[in-house]
Amino acid sequence: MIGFESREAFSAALADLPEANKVAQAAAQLRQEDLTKPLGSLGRLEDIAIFMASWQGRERPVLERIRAAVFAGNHGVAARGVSAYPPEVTAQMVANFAAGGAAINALADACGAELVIVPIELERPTADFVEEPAMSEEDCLAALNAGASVVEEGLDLLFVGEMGIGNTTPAAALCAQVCNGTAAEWVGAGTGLDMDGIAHKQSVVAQALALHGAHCTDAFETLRRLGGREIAAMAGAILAARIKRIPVLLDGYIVCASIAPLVVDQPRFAAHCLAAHCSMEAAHARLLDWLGLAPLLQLGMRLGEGTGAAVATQLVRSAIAAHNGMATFAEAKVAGVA
Ligand SMILES: O=C(O)c1ccc[n+]([C@@H]2O[C@H](COP(=O)([O-])O)[C@@H](O)[C@H]2O)c1
Ligand SMILES: Cc1cc2nc[nH]c2cc1C
Repeated sequence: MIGFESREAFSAALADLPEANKVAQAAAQLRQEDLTKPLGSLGRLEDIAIFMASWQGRERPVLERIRAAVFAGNHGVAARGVSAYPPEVTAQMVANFAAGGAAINALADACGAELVIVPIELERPTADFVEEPAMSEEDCLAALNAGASVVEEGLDLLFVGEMGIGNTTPAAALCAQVCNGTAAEWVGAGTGLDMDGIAHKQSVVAQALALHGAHCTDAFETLRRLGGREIAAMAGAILAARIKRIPVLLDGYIVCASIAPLVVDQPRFAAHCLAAHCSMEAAHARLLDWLGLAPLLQLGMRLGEGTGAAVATQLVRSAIAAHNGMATFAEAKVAGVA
């Protein structure tokens, strides 16, 4: 199992990322060109199949072991009234996940994913990042490792999700810090703030940036100061997946924000990721643009929990079914391009 012993070990892992299997990628590309359809006619389904082949290292990818990992954390900054819901909802929703009653329970089941719920120290919210770093070095490392620990050998696909009242505030701070721009450009309604609530949230993010901005010198320090436990855990899980060459489907705004500091340090960090959807959180589209990722879906969702990724998993399944199941021109005795 992958673990990071120290912040230096995390940075070293980030600096030494494996790449996709070029041979499997080329073989999958050739197979797509040989299947009984006009060249390119399955559009992005073709790209998805080739992407899966390249990271799984086989011409014909499989989708038998899918893991959905949902991380939960609480945020000191939530006490400043930056969410439409109270902080106790985080633990209450974790109980709902355990009882099987949340959207992700139904959607993980529908897409064939095995769901793992990882609450991280809910009774101990992070520090209020307007006043001090959100986490100590030890807490940030523990959260990164809680994420890495869900990434077992042999997974065909991983997606992560989150539950954390207030977490669109640290997500916006992370984006403003690493992708540039003002707090106003990265702050949105989250669970449903009104205009006054959004203005207040912008000023909270601006204060955090003024305090921490100059100290955010690398991915670890940025996550530690401006992130949160579930956010660091998602970054740790997505890095561990990269180390094992497991493809990842990204979910909403908070999931994408969790890897932004890693992308700044390593511009190819998100190469093993597909963007499942573009959520309704206003800045998610801007963040996907910055990441250079085109979302597979746009369904007006803004729930989190990994729900958008669970829905997009059905597309990955369709892409692989066509790629593996179709006949070639030669097999079907169909004439190719004239
Ligand atoms: O995934 C998204 O894009 C998304 C957008 C808005 C809100 N959420 C969810 O709502 C919570 C954060 O919203 P807030 O207003 O409490 O910061 C958190 O539990 C997220 O899972 C998620
Ligand atoms: C009820 C509820 C469920 C959620 N799931 C993810 N974020 C959430 C926020 C709320 C408020």
